[in-house]
Amino acid sequence: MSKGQRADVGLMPVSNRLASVRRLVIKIGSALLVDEQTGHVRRQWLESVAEDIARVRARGTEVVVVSSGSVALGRRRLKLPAGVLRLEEKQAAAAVGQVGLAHAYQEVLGKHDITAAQVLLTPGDTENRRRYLNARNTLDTLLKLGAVPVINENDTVATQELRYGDNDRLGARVAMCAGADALILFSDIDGLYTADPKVDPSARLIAEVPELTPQIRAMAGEAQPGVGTGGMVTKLMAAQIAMGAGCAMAIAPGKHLNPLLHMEQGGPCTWFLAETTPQSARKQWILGSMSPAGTLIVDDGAARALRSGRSLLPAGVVAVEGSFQRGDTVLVRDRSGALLGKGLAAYGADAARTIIGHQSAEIETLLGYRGREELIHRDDLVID
Ligand SMILES: Nc1ncnc2c1ncn2[C@@H]1O[C@H](COP(=O)(O)OP(=O)(O)O)[C@@H](O)[C@H]1O
Ligand SMILES: N[C@@H](CCC(=O)OP(=O)(O)O)C(=O)O
Repeated sequence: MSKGQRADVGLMPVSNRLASVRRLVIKIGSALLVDEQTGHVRRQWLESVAEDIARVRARGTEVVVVSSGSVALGRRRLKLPAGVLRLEEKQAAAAVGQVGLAHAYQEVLGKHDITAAQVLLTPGDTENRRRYLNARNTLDTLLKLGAVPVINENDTVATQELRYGDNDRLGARVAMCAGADALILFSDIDGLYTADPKVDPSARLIAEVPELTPQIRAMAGEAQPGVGTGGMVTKLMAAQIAMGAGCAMAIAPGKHLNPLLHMEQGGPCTWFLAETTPQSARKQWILGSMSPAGTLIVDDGAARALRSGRSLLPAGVVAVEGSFQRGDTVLVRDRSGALLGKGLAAYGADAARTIIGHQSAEIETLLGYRGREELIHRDDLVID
């Protein structure tokens, strides 16, 4: 498959699905990572996950890890009591535990010469458009540089009202932000059953969910009390986000060693199929997004470049209309006023007015900081 093309993972037979994934997000919950008895990282297990990551990366799949565990690790170190913690105790535990968590990933990935990169997010980083662009560019850059981002919620500053709350949804937001084509939620359970198997022993595993129907939603119960926080309800919420973003999602058992290998060898799991590809989901999002706050008028050369799929550089822009901020939606028109497309501006209107007509190399001198080379990156642009 050529670069830039993505497999439509959601539509493939199960056996091929993982082999053709280009960008994979795996979510690891606290219950898998931290031994409930000792409160330590399950080291041998984590080493086997690192082995899995190294294997899929060797065949060209980029990997992002979304890992919980900071609170579970930190509470033991701080000798906090068992049971529900107060918010500030949780935040303190997360601050302590996150150090150990990052260290554990650095060690196990380092054995395969893989660099781990810690990324801590709050909902604003994926929900607010300006910050969303930042998070996306950072993830993209880390992956291009060959690192494995290890992501968690920034629990230390997250408040009760302003948090993802569970890493299932964080995983889905990260998958969307990174344009991933597959997300795997490793769990204590094999996948989605027709009912909670802990309550109903006759429940059956569902292999594939093409659509989140009311019947599917009705199958999810509440989480059992213990180390984790999610339950099946949040996994279905994650599925909704991922599927709409063009990302196939799997719930798969994670307790045993090499959980990814196990899946590839045909182990049980539930796949939620993607409704579209990540690219067209993103384009739909841009097309359907908020009313444009401004317009960029481009010269003929830039119009041709845009039609052939390139980014819009400042050099090709002749005028900036309206008032907009970085990350806002703007229209792109040619000199005659004909509409060429719509995209997300990488600069606010004032900065854009300063740099138009100039080479990208001059941006730093003109603005006093080194911003992006493009005024609209091709991934953020929909051409009619
Ligand atoms: N329909 C269902 N199918 C599977 N598991 C279900 C279902 N309804 C509720 N559950 C419960 O959800 C749990 C998985 O959620 P959770 O414990 O939060 O997972 P994890 O911590 O692994 O992310 C299962 O152990 C199960 O008890
Ligand atoms: N971000 C928190 C955990 C949040 C969470 O969803 O945990 P889990 O249900 O184990 O995936 C932490 O690292 O402790």
